[in-house]
Amino acid sequence: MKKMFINGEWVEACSGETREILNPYNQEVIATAAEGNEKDAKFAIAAARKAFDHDEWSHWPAHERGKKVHDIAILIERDREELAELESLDTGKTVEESRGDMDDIAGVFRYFAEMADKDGGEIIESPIPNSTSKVVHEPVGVCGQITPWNYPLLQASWKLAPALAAGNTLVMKPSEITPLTSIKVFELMEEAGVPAGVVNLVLGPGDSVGAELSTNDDVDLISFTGGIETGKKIMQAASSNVKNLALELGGKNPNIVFADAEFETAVDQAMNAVFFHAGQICSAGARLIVEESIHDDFVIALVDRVKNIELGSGFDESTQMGPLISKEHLNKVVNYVENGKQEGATVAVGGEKPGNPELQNGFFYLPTVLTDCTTDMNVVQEEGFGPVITVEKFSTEEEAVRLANDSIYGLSGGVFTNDIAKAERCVAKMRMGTVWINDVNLYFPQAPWGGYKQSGIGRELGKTGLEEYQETKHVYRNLKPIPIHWF
Ligand SMILES: NC(=O)c1ccc[n+]([C@@H]2O[C@H](COP(=O)([O-])OP(=O)(O)OC[C@H]3O[C@@H](n4cnc5c(N)ncnc54)[C@H](O)[C@@H]3O)[C@@H](O)[C@H]2O)c1
Ligand SMILES: C[N+](C)(C)CC=O
Repeated sequence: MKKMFINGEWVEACSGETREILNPYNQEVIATAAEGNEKDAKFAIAAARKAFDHDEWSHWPAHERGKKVHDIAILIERDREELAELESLDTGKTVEESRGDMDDIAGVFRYFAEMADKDGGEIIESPIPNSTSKVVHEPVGVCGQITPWNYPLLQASWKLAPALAAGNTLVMKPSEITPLTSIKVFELMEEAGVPAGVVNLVLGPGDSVGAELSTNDDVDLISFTGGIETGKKIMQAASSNVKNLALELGGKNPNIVFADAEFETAVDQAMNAVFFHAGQICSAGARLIVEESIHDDFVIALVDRVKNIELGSGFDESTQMGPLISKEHLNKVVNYVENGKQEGATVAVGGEKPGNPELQNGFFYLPTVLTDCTTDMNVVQEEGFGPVITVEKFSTEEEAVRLANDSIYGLSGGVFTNDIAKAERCVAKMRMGTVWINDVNLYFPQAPWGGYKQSGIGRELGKTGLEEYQETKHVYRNLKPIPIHWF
């Protein structure tokens, strides 16, 4: 049985409850995990509070903390294959994709390990005679970290590595349906010698464990990655003690293709934008916005390639796309497409579950292209989080940007054109945290990640990813203290 990690010990849930973890490819039980609740979360928060207040980790020399974070990266690299296979078992994504995730994850730990001792504070030129003024950064304290099921360990690494490098203690709650790689990384952090109480893992549902992390007054910061409705609840709950708040929420990401774009690349990337991990990516380019003059040819070329996408087990080398995560999520995608059809969208390819008998035990949905879409449709506005792309038309640059911005979300977007001045003009007007020119879905540790509008608050990765886990303190010193006799 997979246990939780609290105060340096592997423990079962107080209630003794467990949960079966399913392989979405065939619904086989791949593990049984402890199912914690508020009580377990309270124990973990108390352990993290004690570890922080007793100054151990937060007062280690920063380069020593950096070295520990670096050691974790090395252990992740050592166990890359085991971690990649676990991630694929748990999520259904191809092992090749999971291997790429593990390399990214090790890179994130290395990046924040390097950053740990690079901040020497800042001397401010004080306007007051006989004084000094400086700014220093300190850890925020106890961090609650809540992660989703689609990129379980990748999203965890974006929170764990900077929180540790900055000297915080933490309690993580992974998605209850995909906890396996997070559990493994806590084993690696224990092996690396992270002190007891500094990192704590509580498994279990959002409405108990997650809600406790969001409301508990001993938690100083809550960092959440997940859906917009959960994000709103957490924002409200976090107000109880005015926690620092970081929200990485959903997206409905436009991908604009101009007629002068390199045609074959744009078609290829339109597919990469939305069919990796069966479209279960926050930054999936699920809204294709194509210039009218090439629209019909583009759709023909796209459909021609989409119908050949190989579905199957993530462990089969010929598989290009795995299943969706769960029965509930599959039903959501089915309804999303059905509603789109009722709104007037045309299914150019896909639009149903596959008939292939070998796939009937998994949560599969065919890669789908919906045409005749307009911005006012729900299918264009809602985050579908499945292998579904909607296609809209535009005829001017202004219209393309207006359509792209017509969304409550602002996570990411793409522009495909050979006219770089046009691309830069569009980018300057696109209200999104990341915009790719002639590319899609790229992210790396050095660049910040996060959303405009309802896609979130704050930024992970990059310099800002560390700053999210730091408080800023101004230290003023009077060099000649004398009474001022005001009173
Ligand atoms: N912006 C990003 O970087 C990013 C990255 C990955 C995923 N996402 C988003 O995540 C969503 C998919 O993930 P999901 O379905 O796991 O999201 P979700 O919101 O259902 O769950 C995310 C996490 O929140 C927990 N949770 C649920 N209710 C809670 C509550 N009341 N209080 C506290 N925690 C609670 C869940 O148990 C889970 O661990 C999509 O919307 C996707 O766009 C965003
Ligand atoms: C942030 N990213 C793109 C790695 C995963 C989003 O779901």
